[in-house]
Amino acid sequence: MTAEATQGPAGRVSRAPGRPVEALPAGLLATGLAAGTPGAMAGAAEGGPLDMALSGVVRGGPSGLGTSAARLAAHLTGGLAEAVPAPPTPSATPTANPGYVEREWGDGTASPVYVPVVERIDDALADEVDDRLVRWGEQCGFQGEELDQLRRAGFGRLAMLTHTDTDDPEQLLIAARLNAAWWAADDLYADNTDMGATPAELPPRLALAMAAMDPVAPAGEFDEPLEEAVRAEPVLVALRSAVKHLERAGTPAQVQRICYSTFTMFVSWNTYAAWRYTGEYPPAWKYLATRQHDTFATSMTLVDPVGGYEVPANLYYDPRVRRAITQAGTASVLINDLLSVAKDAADENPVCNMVLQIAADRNCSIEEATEATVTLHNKFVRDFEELHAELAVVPSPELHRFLRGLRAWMGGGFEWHNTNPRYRTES
Ligand SMILES: CC(C)=CCC/C(C)=C(\C)COP(=O)(O)OP(=O)(O)O
Repeated sequence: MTAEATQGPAGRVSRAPGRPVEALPAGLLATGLAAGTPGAMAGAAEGGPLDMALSGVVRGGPSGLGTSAARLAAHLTGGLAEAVPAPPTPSATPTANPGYVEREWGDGTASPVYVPVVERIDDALADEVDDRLVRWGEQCGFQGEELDQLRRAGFGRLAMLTHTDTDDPEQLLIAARLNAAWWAADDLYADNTDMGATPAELPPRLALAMAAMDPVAPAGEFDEPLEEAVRAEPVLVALRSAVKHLERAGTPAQVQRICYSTFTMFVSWNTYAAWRYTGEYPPAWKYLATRQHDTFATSMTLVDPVGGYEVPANLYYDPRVRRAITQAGTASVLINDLLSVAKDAADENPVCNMVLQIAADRNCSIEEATEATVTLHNKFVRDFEELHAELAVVPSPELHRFLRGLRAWMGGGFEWHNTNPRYRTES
């Protein structure tokens, strides 16, 4: 495969995978500290050159984030400005930044969403990951209709569309497994009443989910009942197994980052459960604040381990990087809300959704609330785009690769939602 962008069959761009770190300063590349090399990890951990470059960045001061390494800015900005050209199709309108397009979505009646371009569509790769995912699902104890649903959901396809800097099915399977396990917990425990989800049972179920993902300290006679409970529940087996597989590819810091992002997401799920239990649904602002820890930022925690590199923890958690992650994750989850209005409203205990909350707040139509949600989504994407450009001055190849990864995730996440039968409504 070449590294060229090519026009895909549906008028979309399909991009050859395995794209290296194109925005890297040549000096850092020459040190062998390029993302994904063992040296990159060791250098960061042991106070090597990359760590020295980053230390001013993360600790503030005159070389703090946003002011450091100005001499690199032009180089990095140039690198980051490179983007996949937007295909001029009826449903994708090119915009000033070629990395982004306005795209029609759903039945095409609402205003378009502003999203990053789709960087790769490779159906054979998606099928390969989905085949492996279904075999894994069977090993976790899912059966029959549940396995069919796992196959139809296409989490392997999600991984192919969103993690575009690797074409290794095993790496993509890391993301597919975790997303499948999260979604299984979301559907079976949190959201879908007809699949057994009940608000009152959710918090204790999630407590066990946390114990399955993050091993409790050995406690003698208390261990066996916990193990039995985990073994009896395919969702818990899946969560545990997905983390175990992740451990083989990610560093301990990445694994804990992913676990804790999951656990904050669970706090949001518990909050929705309380609202559904009391029937007192929140205003849109409160829903949005709660949704902040229940977004695709959780899925995006996987961008660097799946890509085979690591954004150092102090850079990952720098407030501006964190804001970029929040913007990308929230934009992507608003796409989910836009496309799941009908599904969420149909449950006998309606599921919280930005469109539904805005419609209730303003006593307006779903169409008007949809427009407001599209506007908000587009603001998050534009804010991300701006911040991505500002962060170009930071001399970290891992950060630049990661920000490109977030952008790719948004583009692929939109494509997945917009083409997935799960979100299709018959009208
Ligand atoms: C389950 C998962 C990958 C978590 C991150 C994003 C997220 C919180 C969801 C997709 C779940 O939101 P929601 O329940 O609204 O999703 P569905 O509409 O049920 O797909």
